[in-house]
Amino acid sequence: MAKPRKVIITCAVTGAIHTPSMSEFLPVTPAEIADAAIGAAKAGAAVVHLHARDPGDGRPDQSPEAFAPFLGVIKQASDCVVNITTGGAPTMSIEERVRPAETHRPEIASLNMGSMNFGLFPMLKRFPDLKHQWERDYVGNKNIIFNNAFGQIEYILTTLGPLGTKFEFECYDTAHLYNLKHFLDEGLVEGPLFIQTVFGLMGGIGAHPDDVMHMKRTADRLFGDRYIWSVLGAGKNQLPIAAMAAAMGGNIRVGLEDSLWIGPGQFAQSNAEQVAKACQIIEGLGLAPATPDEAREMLALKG
Ligand SMILES: C[C@H](N)CC(=O)CC(=O)O
Ligand SMILES: [Zn+2]
Repeated sequence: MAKPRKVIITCAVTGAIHTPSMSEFLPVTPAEIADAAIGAAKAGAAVVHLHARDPGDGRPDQSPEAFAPFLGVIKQASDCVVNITTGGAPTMSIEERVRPAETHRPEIASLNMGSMNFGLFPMLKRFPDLKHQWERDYVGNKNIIFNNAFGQIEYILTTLGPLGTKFEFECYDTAHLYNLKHFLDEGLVEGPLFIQTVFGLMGGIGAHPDDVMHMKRTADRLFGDRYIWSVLGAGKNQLPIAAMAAAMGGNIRVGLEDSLWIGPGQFAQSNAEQVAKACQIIEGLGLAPATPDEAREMLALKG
């Protein structure tokens, strides 16, 4: 009997896009973030993608100290692969954004492959009564540009690369794939490239099946067999995009960073609930979730 293809599930447990008064299930404190990551790993996630927040009002916190409490607890309780954000919040400086990964030297760090308009304001329609002023200012800001210039990307590559950290290359549009190709040609990155194509985030490519096909075709042409493909769909697109990509040979990312939902108008009550749904989808296709060590092998991580 042929062995099922192994699918790497990444779970992004809290992020810096959603804010606490949008959903009571969004992890905020270090203990909540640790529990969410450990629960997601138990449910089948091989990789956990981590941001930190101020335990008081939940605003994004990119200080290395804010990550330390939950990193220790997660390492104690799980062998999952840890992926620390270098995106932080799009309003932060590049130096601030890189510091937690530089300090904690994770196996993986996210790396955003291009600058873009970053539209959170459409969420104001769904969440008109945000509690904190900072939430209203942040989500309502129509002038956010997520800065990832070539020099800034190079700064992150040359700061974290020598520490043995590998990257989750976040590509929100076709141009970002070409930017990654540039760094490959320059020898600043090496395969296997873990490419996370992002769909349906305002300012990036849409979430139509044509968009998924287009990004996959472009990545196949630019990188051939030198990359591992993964997808994330923002908001209501999360599970449909995951199902499409799993059927096309891809890996998937879920988690409350990218979507607060488990179904139409239904809040996910935990990250583990989204991971369990993702497992149902891939097992339904005759595939199986990769273990953390299988993911380490597929991604050639330092372990
Ligand atoms: C769409 C995702 N929020 C992309 C992300 O996870 C960015 C990062 O942390 O570097
Ligand atoms: Zn993130």
